[in-house]
Amino acid sequence: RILQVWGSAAGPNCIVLSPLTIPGGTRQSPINIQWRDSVYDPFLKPLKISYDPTTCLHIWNNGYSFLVEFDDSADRSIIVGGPLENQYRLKQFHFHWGAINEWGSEHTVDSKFYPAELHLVHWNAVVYPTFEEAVMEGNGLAVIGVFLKLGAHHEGLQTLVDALPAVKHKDTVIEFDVFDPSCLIPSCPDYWTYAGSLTTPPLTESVTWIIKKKPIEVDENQLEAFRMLLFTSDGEEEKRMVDNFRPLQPLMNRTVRSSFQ
Ligand SMILES: NS(=O)(=O)c1ccc(NC(=O)CN2C(=O)C=CC2=O)cc1
Ligand SMILES: [Zn+2]
Repeated sequence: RILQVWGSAAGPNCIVLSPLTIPGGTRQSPINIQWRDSVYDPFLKPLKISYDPTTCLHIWNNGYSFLVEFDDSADRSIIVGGPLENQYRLKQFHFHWGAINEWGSEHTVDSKFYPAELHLVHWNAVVYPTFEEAVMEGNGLAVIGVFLKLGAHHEGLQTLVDALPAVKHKDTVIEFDVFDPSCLIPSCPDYWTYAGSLTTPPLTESVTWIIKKKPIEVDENQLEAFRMLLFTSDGEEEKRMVDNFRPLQPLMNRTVRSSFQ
């Protein structure tokens, strides 16, 4: 519901300083990435991604988005390098999208929205004992953001799309036991990175964002499949799950670094 308010408030032409920015927040997400203001950092390493597809557990409609959750009880699906000082474990991935193709992403590039955005959520299990503790710490989380643009059919995404009707309603879950999310990440190594926050409650300022420069292409039917999900539980008046993105937040005293010139 909260996200619906955000989403409806955050039309394409209005930057809403959401009252839901945590008071005193200095590193809130999402933000607009102004390409020409980003600073090339030659010391940024390539991001190393190694996921074990058998760590995939299930797909869950949590009433905000649909999440694909992973077994993070060991270092089997991890990322390391890039701007990160430790390796981080994959916990879940999810998406944000619009009611129409004109908007839907959380981050924008030069004020351009994409129709959807993928977030792969990782936590610093080297330093923190649990995900819940990492969520509260400045270097606790690392989220890879990948933009989705309208284009060719995405084979890898389709296996996920085929399972969505089974999680149409809030609080429904379906077993999903083999999936390699690296098929959703562009091979181009270029990314932007900045210090930010979760974009849904608890909005904690614990995320190192790694936003891939290149989008992946998905087709109209695949975006429409996202839009047939519901915010509402079975038996409630149906509310389509669309516009589940947070309004842009002020950059404040932050620099966005790029891994490319
Ligand atoms: N949109 S985002 O910034 O990537 C964003 C990322 C993550 C969360 N929250 C969580 O992961 C909460 N959570 C737990 O604590 C355990 C499973 C789970 O989903 C909220 C927002
Ligand atoms: Zn997200």
